[in-house]
Amino acid sequence: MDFSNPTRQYRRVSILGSTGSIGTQALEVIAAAPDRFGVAGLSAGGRNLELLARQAVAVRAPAVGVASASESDLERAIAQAADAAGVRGYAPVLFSGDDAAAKVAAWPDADVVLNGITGSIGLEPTLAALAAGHLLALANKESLIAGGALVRAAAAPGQLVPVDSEHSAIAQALRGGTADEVDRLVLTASGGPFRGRTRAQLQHVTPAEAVAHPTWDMGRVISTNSASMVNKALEVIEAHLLFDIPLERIDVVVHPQSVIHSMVQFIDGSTLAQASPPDMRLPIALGIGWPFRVPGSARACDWSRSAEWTFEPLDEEAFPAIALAKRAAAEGGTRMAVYNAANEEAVEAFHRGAIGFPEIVDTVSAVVDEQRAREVAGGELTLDAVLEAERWARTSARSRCGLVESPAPGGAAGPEGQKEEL
Ligand SMILES: NC(=O)C1=CN([C@@H]2O[C@H](COP(=O)(O)OP(=O)(O)OC[C@H]3O[C@@H](n4cnc5c(N)ncnc54)[C@H](OP(=O)(O)O)[C@@H]3O)[C@@H](O)[C@H]2O)C=CC1
Ligand SMILES: CC(=O)[C@@H](O)[C@H](O)COP(=O)(O)O
Ligand SMILES: [Mn+2]
Repeated sequence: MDFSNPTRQYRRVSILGSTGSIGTQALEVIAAAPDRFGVAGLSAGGRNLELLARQAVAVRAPAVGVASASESDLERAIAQAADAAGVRGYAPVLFSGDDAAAKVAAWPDADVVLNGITGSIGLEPTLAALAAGHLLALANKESLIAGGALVRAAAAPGQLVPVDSEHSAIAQALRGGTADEVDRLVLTASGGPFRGRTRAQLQHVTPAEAVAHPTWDMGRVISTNSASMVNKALEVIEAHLLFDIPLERIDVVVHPQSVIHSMVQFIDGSTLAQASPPDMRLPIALGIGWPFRVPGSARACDWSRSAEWTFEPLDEEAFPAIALAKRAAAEGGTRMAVYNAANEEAVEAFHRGAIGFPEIVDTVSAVVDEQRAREVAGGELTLDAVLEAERWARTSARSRCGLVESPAPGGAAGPEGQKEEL
């Protein structure tokens, strides 16, 4: 595909993380627009092999990958699903193991790769999709955060398209002015389930409360990150990396309705905002179809009904994650890879009952401080440096949280039950 001059051609899409919230919605988008999209490949972690198999059979995906199941288990699951659906003669190319997602990402018969994996385990698939010359519709923000300059350097101009709702909103609003006319980016945050609480009130919240997001239905890790504001912290850095706007010109405002998905403020005082009811099918469709809109991909705002959109400042004392990330990102190198990896482990520890909710960000802060004290953030950012820094950060975070055995390669995104507590 010519990224600087794309055409509205039919696109074959490989979906990484097809069994998750983003992945299943992407399959809905594709099914609803058969004139625009087809499926080239599917990949998932393996926690729900039957669902992956049913998806593959339903769309006759030419390539299917799974991380934590064997090729023969995947083959068997697909045969059973095909049998149940009365489908004959479907025999996709199969991949299994740690590099299965990267292999599906590099599958040549695709135009677009949608990375909907959770966690920085998505970094190598992100790099594989870029190296293969596919358009990359990126929901997996952690790969950009951890990979930073590495991912940016691997992407040709126009090759990396945001799917995250805030960044999709900004990409749309940026069409309203030239780069030198942009003054500030303003990211909206719903405030999550704990909006308005003090740090003391956060001490005894439960995992079930943390994932009960007020406006979005998402996976466990991103829902927890929304509650701690780590999601918004990652998104500020994501915006900086995607749009090349200095961190000090990126703001966050709490907007509990999640209808304004973010804004661009221009130098003449004009602000362009993108508004739509909270529904990821819109940014997913626009991401894989970029820059062309997909008619009817989501419901529009209903202007015949009364509605209220409110905005309030963030309580940075109760939610220090954003200030912490801005400082870490400004220091560069592997600092944000460490921030993210420590968070993935701390989120897992919180869900296992090993730490309280405020200790998630406390752990991230302590691990980042420890790395800073060891003065190892700078230097050239290579994939090996990122992976090594992540390994170190995961071990440090796990030990601080009282979880001691070596971290799974997927960190918090690894299969349930893979890690044991002391
Ligand atoms: N959900 C949303 O609305 C939004 C999500 N995002 C981002 O999108 C990403 C996905 O989020 P979400 O869909 O909510 O998460 P989910 O937890 O719902 O889904 C994660 C997916 O990743 C798969 N997966 C895990 N490990 C691997 C692996 N090693 N190789 C391949 N696939 C793997 C899982 O497979 P399985 O479970 O079958 O093992 C699952 O399909 C995250 O980065 C998130 O921050 C961004 C904006 C909005
Ligand atoms: C849908 C999406 O893009 C999420 O990242 C969402 O923004 C999370 O909501 P918060 O604003 O609560 O983090
Ligand atoms: Mn978002």
